Amino acid sequence: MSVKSNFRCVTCTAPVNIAVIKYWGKTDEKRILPTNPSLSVTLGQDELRAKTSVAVSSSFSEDRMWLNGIEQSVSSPRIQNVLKEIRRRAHKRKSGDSKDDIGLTQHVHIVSENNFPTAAGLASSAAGYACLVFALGKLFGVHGEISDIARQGSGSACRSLYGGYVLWKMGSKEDGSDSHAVQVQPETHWPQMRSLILVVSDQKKHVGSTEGMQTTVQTSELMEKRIKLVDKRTEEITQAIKERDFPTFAKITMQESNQLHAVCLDTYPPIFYMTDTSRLIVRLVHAINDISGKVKVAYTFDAGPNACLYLLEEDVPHVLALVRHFFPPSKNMTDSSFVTGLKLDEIKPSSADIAQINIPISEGAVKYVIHTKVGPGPQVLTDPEGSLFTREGKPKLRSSS
Ligand SMILES: Nc1ncnc2c1ncn2[C@@H]1O[C@H](COP(=O)(O)OP(=O)(O)OP(=O)(O)O)[C@@H](O)[C@H]1O
Ligand SMILES: C[C@@](O)(CCOP(=O)(O)OP(=O)(O)O)CC(=O)O
Repeated sequence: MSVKSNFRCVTCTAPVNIAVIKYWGKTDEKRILPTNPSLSVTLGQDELRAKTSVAVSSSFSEDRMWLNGIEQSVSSPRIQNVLKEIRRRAHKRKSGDSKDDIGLTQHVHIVSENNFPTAAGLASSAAGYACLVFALGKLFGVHGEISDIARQGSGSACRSLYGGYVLWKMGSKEDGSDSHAVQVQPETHWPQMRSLILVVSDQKKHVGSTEGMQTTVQTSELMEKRIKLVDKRTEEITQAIKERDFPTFAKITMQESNQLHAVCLDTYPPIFYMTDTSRLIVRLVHAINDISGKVKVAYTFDAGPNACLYLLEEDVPHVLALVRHFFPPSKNMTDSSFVTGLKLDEIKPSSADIAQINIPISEGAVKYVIHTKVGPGPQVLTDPEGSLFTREGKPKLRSSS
């Protein structure tokens, strides 16, 4: 890459978020405007993150993108909307010759990779679009509110622009300019909060979220009732988070998940994201809460069979031991590869607990467990070694993840 080519590059990472108040339904498919507000928890990036390098150079002859080592088309309307909107805002800020300085007259190359399975119900699109928008914002000097741009890539992505506990406000303007995310509490607010993701399947889901929620809005009568309830639930859970009231947080989280899957079942034809294993996890969580005499763990399921459990740090050994007992790993798996993100000496449940829980043991039904904390929003990587471009400006094409 010659000096004359003006190669400029920025590398960022962005987190996954898992909603406790679910987004499921749009009022505007093109602008991606939701039928209701939603609220999520941003997870730690050590375990789950997208990493994206974006570059401009006068030697690039077209916009291009590589995801997990494989070139993707940039012609999808969602990528195009994101690129168009970032460039539009950057143009507004700059005038005349300075457009060249920030590469606005040049093409962009995007290289991204996820450190977890893509398109497998683990919110890769949320982390991916948040990362792309954040990195492009840094590259083109677009500051201020950009979560509304990420929203146009994938709705839930707007919430990954912030750490901690994040609300996606519905907004009321037709152009969607006030439909964006805000942080309701930072990641430091509730240091004991933990998440266990029970990966039941990392295969692509049969009905994508975009299509699934569209059919729900068109056909589910229950959906109308749900939409009326969401505001109240959002207020209540926001207050529970503020007060660090785990039982209330947990109950609303579980009721929300159940309602999402109820409207999916009420969709015509019905959509089934949860599997027999998902339902056994629900039974296990309620059983653990019953024998504990308090609500100490909550489940939530998105558009797939994987469970996200929320719980407090002190309860992780107890809950994990029971998960490990009722969903033992396949024979060829060690405990340390079964649970990532946590060092465990021993995970053994008490026989008294086991005797009180009446659910079948399902070996291999949970493939692995990711332990993670609540984490911060996107980060800029300053170490050039972290870039996904070589010094010559070519994408580093590592093995896909
Ligand atoms: N790092 C990334 N950068 C840009 N786009 C990404 C990235 N990761 C995923 N995507 C986009 O998101 C799509 C996957 O979205 P999809 O909704 O099918 O799965 P998911 O987000 O992993 O699951 P879910 O939405 O159910 O949690 C990919 O095909 C790709 O278009
Ligand atoms: C079940 C969910 O995870 C749905 C996420 O839907 P997407 O954000 O993936 O949908 P599009 O806006 O069409 O890209 C619930 C949630 O994250 O709030």
